[in-house]
Amino acid sequence: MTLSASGVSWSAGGVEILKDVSLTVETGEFLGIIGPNGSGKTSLMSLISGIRKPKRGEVLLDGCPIGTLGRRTVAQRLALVEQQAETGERITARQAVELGRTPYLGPLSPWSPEDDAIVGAALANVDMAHLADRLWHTLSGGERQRLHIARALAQQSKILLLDEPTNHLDIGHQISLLDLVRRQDLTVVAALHDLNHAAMFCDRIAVMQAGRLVALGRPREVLTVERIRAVFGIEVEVEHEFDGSCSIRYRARRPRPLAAIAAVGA
Ligand SMILES: Nc1ncnc2c1ncn2[C@@H]1O[C@H](COP(=O)(O)OP(=O)(O)OP(=O)(O)O)[C@@H](O)[C@H]1O
Repeated sequence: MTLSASGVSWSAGGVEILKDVSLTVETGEFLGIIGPNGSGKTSLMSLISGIRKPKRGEVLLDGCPIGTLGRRTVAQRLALVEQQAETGERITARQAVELGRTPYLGPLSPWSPEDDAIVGAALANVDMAHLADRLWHTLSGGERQRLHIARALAQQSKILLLDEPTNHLDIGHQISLLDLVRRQDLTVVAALHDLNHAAMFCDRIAVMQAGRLVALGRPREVLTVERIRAVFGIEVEVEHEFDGSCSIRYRARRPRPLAAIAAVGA
């Protein structure tokens, strides 16, 4: 399964939101997309998932323009978890995950025990099997988010597109969810806000700024003090480990005034 964007631009409300973005997602990699609010991460996800059509350029899924493939075909190859994904309120947790099997069902392929097993495994994968019978509207934001991921896993596509997948999750579930996704034999593209999560889990990171792709590479190549300052306007220290990984330490934007320090010490 291959996915690439070539020179894509997209406009809304007369404003060019994405400008000439090109990237190829390598098979089996975990590609992170980072960038400030409004830099175009969600817009890019919507183009590479086929939800929106680029104004210029093209998105290719397995070498075909994604807009020429039927929705069912796209859904069998690629699953998207949107940032503000919603689901009808009168369904149970299990029924929400069962929606992931929709692209495989039809008059000649009714629901089968295999579908049951796939849904059960997806629920267990995100630690939600015990809440399978609960109604959607009684679940917390984090539980709903885990079910959205389970629905995408039940879809059994080879490509997983996740727009801020750790939204609403506590730190334990954030790490275990990214770890779970990483351990699947899947190609993953995830918009992430936490730079340390990007450093920990991504094979490569794409950096968006004002609708443009301004950097693409391995975490240690992309997450530099200078680039983080230029893109996010913050001061950081980057620690490089012997194994090639890196981590980010955020520093205060300005030193605290001496008077404030004296007041605390008094
Ligand atoms: N349908 C639309 N009409 C007008 N402007 C839009 C539309 N969709 C997105 N935009 C604008 O495009 C820009 C990029 O939005 P996008 O949601 O892609 O950013 P983002 O990087 O995902 O942001 P965030 O980190 O806040 O989720 C924003 O300024 C947003 O207001």
